[in-house]
Amino acid sequence: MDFKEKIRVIQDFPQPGVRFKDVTTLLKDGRAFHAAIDTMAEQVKDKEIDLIVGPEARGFVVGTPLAYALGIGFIPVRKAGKLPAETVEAGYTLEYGKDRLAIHKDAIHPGQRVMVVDDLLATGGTIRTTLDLVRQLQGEVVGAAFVIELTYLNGRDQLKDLDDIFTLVQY
Ligand SMILES: O=P(O)(O)OC[C@H]1O[C@H](OP(=O)(O)OP(=O)(O)O)[C@H](O)[C@@H]1O
Ligand SMILES: Nc1ncnc2[nH]cnc12
Repeated sequence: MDFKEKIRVIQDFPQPGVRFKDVTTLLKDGRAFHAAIDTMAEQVKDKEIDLIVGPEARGFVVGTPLAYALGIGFIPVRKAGKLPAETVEAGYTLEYGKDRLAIHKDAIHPGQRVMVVDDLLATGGTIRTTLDLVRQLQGEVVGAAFVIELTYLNGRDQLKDLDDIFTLVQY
């Protein structure tokens, strides 16, 4: 399956100079969506993962079906102020802005094996923060998986301490 062909690119969104990779055009194609999740599940299935952790919002769209396919749990990382129980938080910057992320304090038990998942790796700020939140809860991060990687933004530099990084489509 040529996943890249399914992803629409919008010039100058959300601000001038950004070439936005629109994953919604892949998601609306049932065969492509299914194949993308199945391919990711195949790549990570031997990593003995206990939990998938994904950041709001597009990380949910990829992380939850992947967790379902693997038969394991999904933990949401949300923008600060959205989760109802006690949280830990961390701040980050991204290609076009700044934000604060949070995770429920009781979401992960110490030593649980976690794969962090998002639709897209750009500067790496979002996934680095997600990973740091998991480690604050003493989860063991066994890798990271994405549908899309923007190699020109060098997000992998933020993930040098991870052995395994899986991406389906590179720009
Ligand atoms: O590697 P980075 O530079 O951190 O960028 C990648 C992040 O940016 C996008 O999310 P965004 O913050 O736009 O939020 P959304 O998922 O709610 O649209 C994307 O879904 C990743 O989470
Ligand atoms: N260029 C881009 N396209 C889509 N999502 C993004 N998140 C950060 N940079 C992005």
